[in-house]
Amino acid sequence: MDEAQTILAFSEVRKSFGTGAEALPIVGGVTFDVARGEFITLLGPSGCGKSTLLNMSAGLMRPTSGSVSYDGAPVRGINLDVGYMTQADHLLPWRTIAGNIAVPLEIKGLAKAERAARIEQLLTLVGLERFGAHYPSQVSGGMRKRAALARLLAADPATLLMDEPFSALDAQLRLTMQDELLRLCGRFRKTVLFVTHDLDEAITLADRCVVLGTRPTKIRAIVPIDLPRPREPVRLRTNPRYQALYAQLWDLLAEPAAAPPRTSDAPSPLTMAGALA
Ligand SMILES: Nc1ncnc2c1ncn2[C@@H]1O[C@H](COP(=O)(O)OP(=O)(O)OP(=O)(O)O)[C@@H](O)[C@H]1O
Repeated sequence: MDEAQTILAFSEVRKSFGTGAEALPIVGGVTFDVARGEFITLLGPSGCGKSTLLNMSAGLMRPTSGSVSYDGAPVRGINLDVGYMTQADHLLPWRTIAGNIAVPLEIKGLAKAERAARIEQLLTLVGLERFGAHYPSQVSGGMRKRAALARLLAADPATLLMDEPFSALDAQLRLTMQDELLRLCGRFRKTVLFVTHDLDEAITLADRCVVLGTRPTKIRAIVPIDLPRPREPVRLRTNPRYQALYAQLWDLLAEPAAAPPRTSDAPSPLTMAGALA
């Protein structure tokens, strides 16, 4: 990939947790580049280190060896150029939903009227227009996720790190949110690194899908999603190319690890694929 095009680069990234004999290698040498404006989905079995890769991109942890670079410089300390939507919503419990969405707008110094208009827009976008005055403890888990997404969009970062952002949503809302995210990325050319366990979501959204193996995690394949844009999440599913990509990703996930763990209770490839459902 053209270096000028690269915004985020993983180079031989390894990450272990613990020290000495207790060290548990999680990421076992991952190398790939993300281009500006590219949408990458990360697929892999539970516990293979997908969130760990996002954490390193956000600067919340450093690789044990290798490097993670953003915009040409190694990520050291918190990466302020990315917006991170973690699995937990991290909403401020003492602020209403609207008050939470307001935080990045206040930091940016938007005037009150402008802020109110933007909050209204974002609440509508995520289907929470009637819940702005509620506190996080008064709404469902799915609604809190949507509020966290609205807050992320309010911050308007160039790069979005998203860790299963839609997993708590019902099927219809999930498709709506996918549609909105596609629209938004098309319009503002966001770079996105998006973790999902859902093959449909991984294909629908991505320019390329990075498939990870069991830990210590390496890349099994990087699959270009050569489907035309703009995409409509529902209609896409009847496209024969979409179905071929689905089968390809399924087979990659079900592939046995190159060096299977020696313990007799190691999960079978089928169990691992099942863990993704
Ligand atoms: N700060 C940490 N300290 C110790 N172990 C950690 C830490 N962060 C992650 N791990 C371990 O690393 C492994 C990978 O975690 P990670 O959350 O990155 O996986 P994942 O692929 O995102 O999983 P899932 O798909 O289930 O969300 C897990 O076994 C986890 O317990």
